[in-house]
Amino acid sequence: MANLVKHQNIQSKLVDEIKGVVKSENDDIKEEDLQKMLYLKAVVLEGLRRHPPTHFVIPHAVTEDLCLDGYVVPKEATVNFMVAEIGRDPKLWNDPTEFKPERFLSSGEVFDITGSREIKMMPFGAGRRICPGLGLATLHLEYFVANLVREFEWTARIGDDVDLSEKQELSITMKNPLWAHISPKIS
Ligand code: HEM
Repeated sequence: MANLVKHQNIQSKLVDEIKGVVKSENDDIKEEDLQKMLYLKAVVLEGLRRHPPTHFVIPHAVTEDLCLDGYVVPKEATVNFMVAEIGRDPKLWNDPTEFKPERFLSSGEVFDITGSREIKMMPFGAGRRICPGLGLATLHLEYFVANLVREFEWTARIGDDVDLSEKQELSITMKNPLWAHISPKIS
């Protein structure tokens, strides 16, 4: 939501997409409507890429010594993955620090967040210990974001530059919590 406050053009584009799919203002957004909202999916993916809620996965270990790309990983050593750094790797992403949902639309197919084809980001982990809540979490993220921008206009407090700095708590949170003007849309 902070990025949608910061980037009003992205918020407007999202609202236009929602209006295009759910024509009547009296109709609720349904699960099948979300599947038609590709820009919404791109916004949620970009949020997870740029600001993954955890910067590491649950610690893993290997059951026997192995050599990976010239590095020895000893049996039972703790292995982890730098989730946030992978999603911001300039070798994998153009302008990695920018919030650009369009990057997920160019390939013409829905981005594979499970990492089964290639791993360019892994906010839910990857492989057989991948987050089992992935489907539930993305559905709710899409549902919440769609309804929040459909019902309200989100703008920054006057003179306030939205600060996206992060802080490590149980999960990653905003160092300076978002303050926004939220105006109901009256039709
Ligand atoms: C945006 C929301 C969420 C994110 C970013 C997230 C992320 C993660 C990550 C990174 C892991 C570690 C994967 C690994 O160790 O390789 C994980 C594990 C797990 N998550 Fe999630 N998660 C989210 C929501 C949920 C929800 C909604 C549920 C349950 C309804 C859930 C249940 C679990 C469980 C049970 C595990 C442990 C899986 C295992 O160790 O086998 N998560 N999650």
